[in-house]
Amino acid sequence: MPWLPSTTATLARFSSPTILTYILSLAYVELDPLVSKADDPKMVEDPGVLEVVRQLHKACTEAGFFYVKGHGIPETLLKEVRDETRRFFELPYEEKAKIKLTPAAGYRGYQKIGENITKGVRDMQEAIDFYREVTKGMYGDLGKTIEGSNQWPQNPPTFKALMKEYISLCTDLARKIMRGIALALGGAPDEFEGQRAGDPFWVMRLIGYPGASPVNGTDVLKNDTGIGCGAHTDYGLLTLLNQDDGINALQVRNLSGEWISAPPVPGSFVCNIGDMLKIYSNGLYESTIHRVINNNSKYRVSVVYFYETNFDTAVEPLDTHKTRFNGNKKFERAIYGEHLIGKVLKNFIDL
Ligand SMILES: N=C(N)NCCCC[C@H](N)C(=O)O
Ligand SMILES: O=C(O)CCC(=O)C(=O)O
Ligand SMILES: [Fe+2]
Repeated sequence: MPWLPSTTATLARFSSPTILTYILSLAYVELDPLVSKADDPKMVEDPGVLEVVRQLHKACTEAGFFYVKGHGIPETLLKEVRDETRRFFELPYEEKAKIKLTPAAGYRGYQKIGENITKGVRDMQEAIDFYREVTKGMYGDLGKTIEGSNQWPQNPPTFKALMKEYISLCTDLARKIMRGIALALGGAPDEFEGQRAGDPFWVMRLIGYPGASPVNGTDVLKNDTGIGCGAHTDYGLLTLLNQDDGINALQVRNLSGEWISAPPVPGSFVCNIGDMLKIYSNGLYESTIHRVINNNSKYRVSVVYFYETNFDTAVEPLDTHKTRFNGNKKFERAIYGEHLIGKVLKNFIDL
């Protein structure tokens, strides 16, 4: 197909979801009917909602990764959040180190390049982690590791207010998508509310990936593995990824084991399934492996919001999915908080 465009700039000119899906190889879901009806008691009778649910189900079974548009969060805000993140990372190290991540700070805060590891290998990224607040004793021993309040930078001065607004919009959007996914799994819309995820834990990770040719002689170059983020799955229910325009760096492993690109599409989120949703669906939905390689010369920013279950919830397959289609019994069981803490404790070096 010689006419197929390859740059994101060209992609952005297409408004038709059908054309986009075709080009991107990952599904593209127009969420508007679900987002506007997600709290309507009659949502299950709405043909528009049911069409979104059908598409979500297809995307979740086929790839575990998909794009969403029509999600209600303005493109200008998505961009502003990335720009604000970039402004923070452009600050001198001493300034960024004021909110340095330490175990004493509940693993919240700034990590310099090379401090984050995936499967023992350094990731070529700097980042800030924010978690839902966990007050002392809130989850007993289970929550101790990440107890505390977030470390908000003073600089840029608008940072905290902007990010809090963004977190609140993402939380609401993810809740609505999960109502659609609940229906897609044959459950009631509120399947992921109450004891399961009615008090959802969340994580926000702001990430900066240096370009492929950093200035000669820096530590960045010496330690460079070329991998911005090693292959991994996400831990919770659903991830909303807001990635920089114009840089193709995210890769997703498809069912055949090939790495396929998930290029940025302006105004959209890339969504993917986490380990807890894989368990709830008894493996029908996969928490798909992905990684980041920034071969571009430009510095890349991504803002990742993770929507999770209640922190102390025991996750196991939904009643409707206890038996897999091949007749096997239960898949797995996990306490979300244990799963998260297990990961957090392995994610950093030299702290
Ligand atoms: N909550 C999530 N998914 N955080 C990002 C995970 C990035 C990979 C991580 N170093 C690991 O090894 O899991
Ligand atoms: O930066 C990205 O595009 C993805 C980052 C990611 O997968 C993660 O932090 O879990
Ligand atoms: Fe991820």
